[in-house]
Amino acid sequence: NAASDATGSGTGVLGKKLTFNTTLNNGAYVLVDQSRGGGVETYSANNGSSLPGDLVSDADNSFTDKGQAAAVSAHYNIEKVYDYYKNNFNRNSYDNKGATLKSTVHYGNDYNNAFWNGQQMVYGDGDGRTFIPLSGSLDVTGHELTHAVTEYTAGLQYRSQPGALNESMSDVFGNFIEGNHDYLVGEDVYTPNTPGDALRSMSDPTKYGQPDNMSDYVHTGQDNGGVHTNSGIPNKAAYLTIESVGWDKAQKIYYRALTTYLSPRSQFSDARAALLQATSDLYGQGAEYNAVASAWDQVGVK
Ligand SMILES: O=C(NO)[C@]12CC[C@H](CC1)C2
Ligand SMILES: [Ca+2]
Ligand SMILES: [Zn+2]
Repeated sequence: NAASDATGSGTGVLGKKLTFNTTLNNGAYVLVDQSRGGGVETYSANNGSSLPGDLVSDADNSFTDKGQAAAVSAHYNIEKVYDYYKNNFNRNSYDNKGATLKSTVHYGNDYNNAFWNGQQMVYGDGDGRTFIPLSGSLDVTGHELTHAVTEYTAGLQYRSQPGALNESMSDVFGNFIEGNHDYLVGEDVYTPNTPGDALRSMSDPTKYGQPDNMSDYVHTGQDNGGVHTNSGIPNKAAYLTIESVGWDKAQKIYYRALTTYLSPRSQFSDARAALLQATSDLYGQGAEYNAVASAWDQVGVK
């Protein structure tokens, strides 16, 4: 990887001063970090919807304009997400072959969402009430990039139980990447006028309207068969597992299950089996194994 020319700095969505790698290109500094895999590149759609839009640039490598904050956060956070997968699992980007990590911010108008479109990450600005610019959250950026990791590994289909597992894996790794053990999703960018709330809770999914037991699985045609609702069930199992076996072992168990045992049509019961197999591979069939079995028993999945 070519070393990036420069170290830029700027102000992120949450007002923090951040530093990150940039590249001097034709007399301006662009948000291109050439030091990580095939590069981290951050673009702006300028509130339109054509992708990827324009590389975000600055004349003096100091990205302090308000309009640059979403890009600063996306660039900085994706560097961290790249480092998480490389440092913990020696995974070189989502394809493990150094794919370039492209993000576009300022997508659409008042867009209260973010997504992986199969080629890149895309972040809305939010409407300022439900969300502020979504790239400001490390667990959200980790969530989005994990959709790409899942696509290149388990390939969990984005509907019904496989889709809820897909969503859960993104919440689980978003949580691991953020590392603050809050088990909350999106709290940093959700409802700026309501402190302490979140989009989802993994420790208590019911707090935000998700089921935490198979007995309450929601059968619906909405949202690809309720993938953002029924993810509460595997999320609760993950919370129970992490609390029992500890953060580090849980990360290894989840990564091995995602990349080795899960497949496109895996159901919740297959996820239980995959996690048990991964645990057995790594730690045998003792306390950790029993903890995983108990977690899935508690959410009603055999
Ligand atoms: O769950 C999600 N996508 O599948 C969300 C929705 C709002 C946050 C950004 C993207 C999480
Ligand atoms: Ca969080
Ligand atoms: Zn998602």
